[in-house]
Amino acid sequence: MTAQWEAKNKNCLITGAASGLGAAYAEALLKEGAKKVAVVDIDENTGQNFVAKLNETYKNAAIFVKCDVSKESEIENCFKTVVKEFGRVDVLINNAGIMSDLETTWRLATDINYQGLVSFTLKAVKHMRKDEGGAGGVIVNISSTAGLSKVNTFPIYCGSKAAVRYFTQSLAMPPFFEDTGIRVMALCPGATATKLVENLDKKVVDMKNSKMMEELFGNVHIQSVESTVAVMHKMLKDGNNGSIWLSNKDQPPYELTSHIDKFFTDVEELVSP
Ligand SMILES: NC(=O)C1=CN([C@@H]2O[C@H](COP(=O)(O)OP(=O)(O)OC[C@H]3O[C@@H](n4cnc5c(N)ncnc54)[C@H](O)[C@@H]3O)[C@@H](O)[C@H]2O)C=CC1
Ligand SMILES: CCCCC/C=C\C=C\C(=O)C/C=C\C/C=C\CCCC(=O)O
Repeated sequence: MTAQWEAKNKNCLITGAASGLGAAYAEALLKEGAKKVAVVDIDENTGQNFVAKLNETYKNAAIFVKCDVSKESEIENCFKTVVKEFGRVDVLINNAGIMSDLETTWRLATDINYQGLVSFTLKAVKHMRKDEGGAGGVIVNISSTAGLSKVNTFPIYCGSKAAVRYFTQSLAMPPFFEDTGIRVMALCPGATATKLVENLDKKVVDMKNSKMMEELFGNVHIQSVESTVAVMHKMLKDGNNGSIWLSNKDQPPYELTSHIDKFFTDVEELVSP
């Protein structure tokens, strides 16, 4: 673990940060003393307005970079632009994500939720790694409780979020931190009050029985954005490389790593070569 990590003087890049949880992480990091934040998003209008609002309080600390994280060339340009503007990136939060399990959109959703995140992670590792002249850093990949559960209403979203968690834990295996000085971790929020949980009937696989929809979504506890920001704060500060964190039902930060490691231990004998 990195002793006494603090946001002070850090340069941060957050994808999907024009609104929702990403915007809340951006504001919280600046409040905690981050030097610079790059708000990376496909939505230019919302992103530019948000950055202008941030810069009223945090003078010239925020920049907006337009990027569709499903497009490799845009990711490449975006990462180069941020490194040029900031000189160094210390924190990457791979937050951009959508729920869209429709026949016509599931490939795009998977590109955004998983492939884009992998691409940004690889670029950040190359840039940050201490064994190749970098300064180390922190990468937080946004998974979901959907990446820990089976939900037949949105199996593609679940699959992409489970992939995020597996990718993160596999990448983090020793000697990753010893070599690179980078902590890579995953955050699994439960349902949280943003645009993502609105109009769910238009985002999930065809539900023939609308009653099922009511049963599934009717009693879900939708937590506040602030609860998830608190978990992000805790893991940035204290989280070990490879750790997985839960933010659910407005409960305090909870580390899931030992539960997931138990699963790996249980099946290890069966799958080892
Ligand atoms: N809200 C929730 O209940 C939960 C959300 N999450 C995850 O948290 C992350 C953030 O979600 P929310 O803030 O809730 O969603 P949101 O829909 O409120 O915000 C998503 C942001 O990502 C941007 N975005 C969408 N497609 C993009 C693309 N191709 N390239 C770049 N930016 C793009 C949007 O413009 C928007 O600013 C996502 O990865 C989501 O899967 C995880 C668990 C629960
Ligand atoms: C179970 C329906 C939840 C509906 C909320 C809508 C969107 C959620 C987006 C997320 O990223 C994750 C939040 C929760 C859903 C995931 C799993 C819940 C399964 C719970 C269980 O198995 O008991």
